[in-house]
Amino acid sequence: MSAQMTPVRTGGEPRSPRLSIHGLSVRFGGLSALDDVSLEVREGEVVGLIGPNGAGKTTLFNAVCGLVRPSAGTITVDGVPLPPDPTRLSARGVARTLQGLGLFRGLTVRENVLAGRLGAHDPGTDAQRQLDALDLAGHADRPVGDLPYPEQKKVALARALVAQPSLLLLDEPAGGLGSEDIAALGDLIRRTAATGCAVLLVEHHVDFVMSVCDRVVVLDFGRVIASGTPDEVAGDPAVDEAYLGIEVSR
Ligand SMILES: Nc1ncnc2c1ncn2[C@@H]1O[C@H](COP(=O)(O)OP(=O)(O)OP(=O)(O)O)[C@@H](O)[C@H]1O
Repeated sequence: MSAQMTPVRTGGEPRSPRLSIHGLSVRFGGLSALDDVSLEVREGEVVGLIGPNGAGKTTLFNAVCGLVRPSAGTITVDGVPLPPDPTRLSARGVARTLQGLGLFRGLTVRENVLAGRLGAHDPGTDAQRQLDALDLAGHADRPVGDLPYPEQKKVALARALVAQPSLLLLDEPAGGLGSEDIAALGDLIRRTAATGCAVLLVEHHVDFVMSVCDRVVVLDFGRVIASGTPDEVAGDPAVDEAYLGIEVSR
C-alpha cells in the first residue's frame, strides 16, 4: 500500500505539504533500517508513525534532522530540500522532541525552554509565553530535574514549541505518562496542529495515536506496510500481523 497522502481539505482547498519524504532508504552496514519510505505531512495535519520496535521510526526522524545520511531518497520541507546541517533545522521551522527527555538537568525550567529559542529577537518573552501556555510558569526558576516526570515531559515539549515550528516531530511524547496527562497531551497536539503546524508523531501507545492522528503510517522492518486514516489502518490485516504477539497499548 502506498504511503502517499491524499490531500487533506479545509474549506475545499487542499493543504500544502510541509514535510515530503520520497523513496527514503537508510542503511547501517548490512542492515536496511529504512527501505523506500515515502510519506507526507501537510499543514495542520497530525500524522502518526507507528511500528514494532526496530521498525525504523527514530531512524526516519534522524534522517529528517540530518543525523543519519540516507542512501537514497529525498526529504523536503515546504518543497525545499532540507540542509544537511542539523544545527540549521530551527531556521527551517523544524522542531523535535527526543525519545528520552533530553533536558539540560543542571538548568532551570526557564533556561531549558530558552534553549529552544536561541538567536531569536526576544527569546525571554517567547519563553515566558510558552511557560504560561503550558502552565509551567510557577516552576520557571526551579531546576528541571526537581520536577515530576510528566512536568519534565511538558518542559521538553515547551522547548520544541517555543520556536513556533511549522513542522513538529514528536518522539514518544506519551511515554511514561498517565491517562490524564496523555489526554492533556492529545489536546495540546491538536491545538498545535490547529495553528497550521504539521505534526509527525512517533508513539508506541497505539490507542493514543489512533485518537489524535488524522492519518497513520505503519512501518515494519523499515518498510511502509500500511497507511491511511486510523480506521483504515486499524482494520488492515498487515498491521495486525506486524503487531502479533507484542503489546500495542502501553
Ligand atoms: N546508529 C545505528 N547503527 C546501527 N544500527 C542502527 C542504528 N540506529 C538504529 N539502528 C538499527 O536500525 C533499526 C531501526 O531502528 P530504530 O531505532 O529506527 O527503530 P524504532 O522503530 O525507532 O524502534 P523503537 O520503537 O524501539 O524505538 C534497528 O534494527 C536498529 O537496531
